[in-house]
Amino acid sequence: MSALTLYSDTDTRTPLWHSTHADEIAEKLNARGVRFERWEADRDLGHDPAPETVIDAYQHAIDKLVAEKGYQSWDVISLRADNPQKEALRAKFLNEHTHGEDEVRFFVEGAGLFCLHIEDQVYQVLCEKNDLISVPAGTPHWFDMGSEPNFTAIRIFDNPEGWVAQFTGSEIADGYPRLA
Ligand SMILES: CSCCC(=O)/C(O)=C/O
Ligand SMILES: [Fe+2]
Ligand code: NI
Repeated sequence: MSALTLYSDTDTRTPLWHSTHADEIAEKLNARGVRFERWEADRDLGHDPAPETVIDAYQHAIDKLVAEKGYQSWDVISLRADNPQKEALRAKFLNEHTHGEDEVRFFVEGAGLFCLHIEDQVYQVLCEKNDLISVPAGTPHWFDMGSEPNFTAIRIFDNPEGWVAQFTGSEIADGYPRLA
């Protein structure tokens, strides 16, 4: 179940707020300029669908977002527990970083934990199937795919180069809960 848990950025142990209700999650995130939506699929894609199948199924929703926001490219990322690079990839995304563009991700299946460091709070968003999140450009954040990654997500970019990150050098992520 999708969830949002808020923490202070100086207390890694005491949740300040928690909800598993999509409308409450969206409201809390929207107040910070973070987009959160649920997109319903119009067909069953099965397990581990091919990238073309995923894009085909969501092209209408992608086109709408692209028309609204002017995004330029998209791809599909899929990570499974048998990926030989899973530890390196997990470690990379677990370092707090920013992007010069919005980070737009739609979870087709599986789950991932986005952690947004906004002013003096940390917003931990457990994204699951059908969740769209858009983290505004410049927002410090990290992402945990867990020790046994299992997700397929559409990534939508507003630069043609795709994924570019600036690491903040902060170790803040080390103290907060991770994906179970
Ligand atoms: C869910 S896509 C992989 C994570 C990613 O691209 C990123 O920038 C996390 O912060
Ligand atoms: Fe990121
Ligand atoms: Ni309830």
